[in-house]
Amino acid sequence: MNGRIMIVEDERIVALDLRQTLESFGHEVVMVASSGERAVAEGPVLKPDLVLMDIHLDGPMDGTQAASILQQHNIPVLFLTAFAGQSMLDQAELSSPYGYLVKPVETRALQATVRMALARRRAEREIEKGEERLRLAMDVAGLGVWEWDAAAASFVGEGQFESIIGHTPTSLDNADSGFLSRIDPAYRPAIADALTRGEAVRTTVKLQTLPDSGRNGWVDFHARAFARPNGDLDRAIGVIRDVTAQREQEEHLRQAAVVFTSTGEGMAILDTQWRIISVNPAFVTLTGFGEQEVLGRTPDELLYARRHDDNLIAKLGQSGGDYWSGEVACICKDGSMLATWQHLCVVRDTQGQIGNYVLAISDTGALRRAEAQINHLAFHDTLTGLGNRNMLEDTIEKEIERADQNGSRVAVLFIDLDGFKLINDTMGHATGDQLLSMVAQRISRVLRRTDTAIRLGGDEFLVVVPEVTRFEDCASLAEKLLCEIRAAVELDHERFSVSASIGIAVYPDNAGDFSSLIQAADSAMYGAKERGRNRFAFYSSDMAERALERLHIEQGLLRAIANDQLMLQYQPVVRLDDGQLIGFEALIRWDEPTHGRIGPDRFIPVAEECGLIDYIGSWVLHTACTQAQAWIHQGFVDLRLAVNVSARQMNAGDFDVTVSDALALTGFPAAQLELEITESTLQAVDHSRQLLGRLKALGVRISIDDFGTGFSSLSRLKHLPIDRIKIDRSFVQDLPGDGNDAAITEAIIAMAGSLGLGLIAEGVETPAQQQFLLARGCTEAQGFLFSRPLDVADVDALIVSTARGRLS
Ligand SMILES: Nc1nc2c(ncn2[C@@H]2O[C@@H]3COP(=O)(O)O[C@H]4[C@@H](O)[C@H](n5cnc6c(=O)[nH]c(N)nc65)O[C@@H]4COP(=O)(O)O[C@H]3[C@H]2O)c(=O)[nH]1
Repeated sequence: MNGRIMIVEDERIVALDLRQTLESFGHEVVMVASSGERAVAEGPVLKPDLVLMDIHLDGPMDGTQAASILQQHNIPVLFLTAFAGQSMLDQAELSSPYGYLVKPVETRALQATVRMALARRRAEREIEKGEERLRLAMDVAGLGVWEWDAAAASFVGEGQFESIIGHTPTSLDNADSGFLSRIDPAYRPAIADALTRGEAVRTTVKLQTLPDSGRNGWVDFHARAFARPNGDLDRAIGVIRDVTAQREQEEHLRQAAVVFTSTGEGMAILDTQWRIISVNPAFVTLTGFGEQEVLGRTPDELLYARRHDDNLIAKLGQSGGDYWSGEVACICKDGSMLATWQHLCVVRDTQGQIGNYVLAISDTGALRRAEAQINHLAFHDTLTGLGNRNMLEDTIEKEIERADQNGSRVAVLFIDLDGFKLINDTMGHATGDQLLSMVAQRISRVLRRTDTAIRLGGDEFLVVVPEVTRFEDCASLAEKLLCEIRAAVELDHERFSVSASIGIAVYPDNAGDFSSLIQAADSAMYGAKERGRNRFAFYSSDMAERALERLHIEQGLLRAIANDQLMLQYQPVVRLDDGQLIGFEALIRWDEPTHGRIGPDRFIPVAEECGLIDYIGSWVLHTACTQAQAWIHQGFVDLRLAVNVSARQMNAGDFDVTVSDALALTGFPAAQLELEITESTLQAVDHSRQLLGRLKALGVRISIDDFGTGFSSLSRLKHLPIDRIKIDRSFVQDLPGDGNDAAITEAIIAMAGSLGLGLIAEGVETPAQQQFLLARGCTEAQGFLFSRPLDVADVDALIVSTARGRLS
């Protein structure tokens, strides 16, 4: 076989001769180079099959050096030399030459040697090509090949080995740089055992995470170890392939499979013809269809109410994409309806062709029910189940609209329970709630289907009555409601009777819109309360005026405080038998610049409602104590001072602190201060017993004002630290003529005696009243008979003139 040959020879004659000889053998001489430098420059470009290289060349690079470089390019070299010593031979050997010819070369020897060299070159080429094929195949397959030579203690990794493992190990073992150390410890023993036994290993292993790069992953691991005859390990060889991506995909598939089987959402996988090819257990549970019953059928045939717009294909088509979701009513196997939310999506293959459809169905029945419940809660009162404020507005707006259209009327009945707070405070909130529920039931019992009952909050209820034609109908409904509510009820083993006050307002007669209609009914309800409770009242314009007046008073009170318009009068308290002055009751007044003097009955309830009473109450205490202390200094040493206290003041929590501050700041003796607390206050204040205890601890006295008008039980009074009771003016005023009042007054006096309480009568206007009380054992009184409430200057004069003498 002929070859392409390069000649490297610095003697031109020899080079020419060689060329001619080689060409005569049919070889192609691709180049004649006269120096080593030229040879190494052109050799890699021309890629000759063989280089005939003279060892002794002109120039810095001799033939052995040039041969070493050419060898790195896989270009075989045949040395030609006239003479070479041992050291030159040693040097020449390093470049693994194909042969060595001594000049002058004999033609036949040259031909034979060149032929042999070319044959060897061809054989080597085949091997190189094979190796390259293998390398390419390994690259394509992502394989890494490794070999451990035990005798040479060398580890070789080829192909993708290093990129898979991250480095090339120096040994096979578990040592830090050993190959097995890169494998997760859980997998190592099995591999080591199999290799030791000489068995083939075919497994997938997890790699250890590399600390510096964080690289880990999974590899297919195929290997086998070979032993020497004496049983020692000779070498091990193996192949690895990175399967991390497949492994992760498998992991995802496994997870997806778990989701598919365990999710509460029903799922069906459909083929391109929309036929079901697989369903999950939730699908079976939700629809009642078994898997075998549904396979091969379409969801449209099975599940839907066969309405055109339930058709899945149509829905997906309308979505204009690969995804649709929406609400669909399904029919289960047993014929029951199932409210569902469905997701339908297209699964495409890598070419973008539709492979499957996935249909996911979730039961929205619970959601629907929750939604209905939320709606119910939004429009209903949770305690009573009646409508709430939202429903009120909604209903009235609708009814007003209807009334406008057909010229009818809408009535609103505003119901407020009388004395509910008292029951709530004394019996506890749970009992109060029970009472409210019961009242709600009773209200509902009386109403027509078209009426609406609302609880506004607290003890306030409202009834909306549409299509009212006669006012009398509203009156009789109110009467029925009053009667129904008033019926005795047993709660916590006690019988109660709670009355109500009802205000009635009518659209469009009394108001032109929703809020003024409610306001009008509210004012009417106040009117009913003012007239003595347990009754109803129609709205009238003077009620609105009174409501307006309340508002004016509230605003005016703020000014009164700022401009010092509040002042105190003092009504003398006397001994009944001889008219001896004992002390005074402080009574507040408001000197309003334009309307004149305003009495406490008009503004104290407003001050209580709007919270100003706390400020006003403590102002009264300070002012009265300061004034009374001045009278003590004037000589009225044992004067008694009575100050009124309202329920709200006592509810503030730190009322005893307010009192002790007033005493400390004014120096007024605690034992001479008497706090007048009304009977109903005592019952409305949650912690009255503890508070009274703390007040008593300060040394002050407590008297019960308006006694006989409230609901006090004697046993309760007995356990409270009370010093005195005050017979209410309403019992005194008709004495001695009214037998009833006389009996009550006698009973109160007897009771005070038996409980060891002090006693005082108020509102004594006539000597007959004085005599009656005196005869029954009441020793103290106040009233116009002795003196009206006086200004400070008048009291000053009185103290001087009477020198603590008689007033009557
Ligand atoms: N017809 C008649 N009336 C008599 C007679 N003697 C006294 N009065 C009036 O009866 C009321 C007695 O006070 P009250 O029962 O504590 O009733 C008081 C008290 O509950 C409350 N009040 C007065 N001052 C204060 C105060 O500083 N704080 C608080 N919280 N309430 C006060 O206002 C209520 C009304 O006070 P006033 O209008 O001053 O009315 C006073 C007094 O002027 C009489 O012989 N005949």
